[in-house]
Amino acid sequence: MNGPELNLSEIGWTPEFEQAAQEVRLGAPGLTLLPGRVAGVGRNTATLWTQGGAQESVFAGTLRQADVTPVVGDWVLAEPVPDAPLRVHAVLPRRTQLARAVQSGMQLLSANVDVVLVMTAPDGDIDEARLSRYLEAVRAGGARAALLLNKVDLTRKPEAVLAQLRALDPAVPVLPLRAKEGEGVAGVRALIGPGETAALIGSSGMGKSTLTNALLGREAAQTGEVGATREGRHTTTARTLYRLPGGGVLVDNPGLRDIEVWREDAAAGFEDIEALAADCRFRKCTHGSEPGCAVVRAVARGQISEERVEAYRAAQGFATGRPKAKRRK
Ligand SMILES: Nc1nc2c(ncn2[C@@H]2O[C@H](COP(=O)(O)OP(=O)(O)OP(=O)(O)O)[C@@H](O)[C@H]2O)c(=O)[nH]1
Ligand SMILES: [Zn+2]
Repeated sequence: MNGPELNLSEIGWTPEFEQAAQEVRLGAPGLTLLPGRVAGVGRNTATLWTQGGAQESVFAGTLRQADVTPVVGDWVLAEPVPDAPLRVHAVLPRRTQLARAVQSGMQLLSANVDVVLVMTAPDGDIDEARLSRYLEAVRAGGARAALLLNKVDLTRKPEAVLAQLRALDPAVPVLPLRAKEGEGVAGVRALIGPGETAALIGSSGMGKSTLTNALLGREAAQTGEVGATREGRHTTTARTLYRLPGGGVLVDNPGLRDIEVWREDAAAGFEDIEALAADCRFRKCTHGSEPGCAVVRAVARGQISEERVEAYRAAQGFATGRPKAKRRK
């Protein structure tokens, strides 16, 4: 299905991508290669947003051999084929990436996201360790982060919760929000610059679909009513890019909604804890219940916060002290 003509700069195309595209074209004389943004991926296929609208594509054999699989948000170069889907020949270098840990290593979830909106709500415990992991993952992938405190109507002391969130990382903006009433949505919109791409992550039931609808000004994402269990339900299944009114893009990828940290160097950002760990009695100390743990000692002395140690332990893949039941299935 072809949509209306698209202005590529409104969906994230930049002079840097244009330059990268020119270089690829120089190496492929005789081929007509058009830019497209990956809006959804299947097995060796993708839906692309191109100048001519949404178009289906298949991956060229050379791309499959090159071991680069396009992901949502990628910019690719594709060759028009008469009466057939476009043929994708190249993935342009990614500016940013969001990934999650899987058994075999890492799984790339989306590319070229500029700002990641990390959503939480006060109708339950604020899971600082989890939020820290999200912020770490965003930073590691090269995107900016912002923290959204949704459902501020559910707490009597929003200021205290906002301060708690600000303390996680002073460099990350923190915004109060009532997505259901549309309050604070303009502030969120202002975090997404012209032609920029935003992604929304957070545990189930925080209000991501509600905010998505508010940002898009229509019922684009299904909202699920949360039952008395407060657990929320998974209501979104399709991975999608949405165009924001006025320019810009929103990525709503179910796998992205609740990412686990994947980082090349799981110790990055925790140098202080690593330094302390040198004094642990056991070289392979996990800073849990081992005797002679210098990290636990530092927490007891108030030198570092327990939350940061939990975030570090989670990033290292150590079993964390938090009950597993708290995590969404
Ligand atoms: N009190 C209050 N409830 C809200 C607010 N925003 C959203 N909700 C409610 O929170 C519930 C969950 O909202 P969703 O938008 O479906 O949450 P989600 O994060 O998309 O959840 P998943 O699809 O499971 O990932 C719904 O019942 C919403 O009506 C708010 O500002 N205040
Ligand atoms: Zn230790």
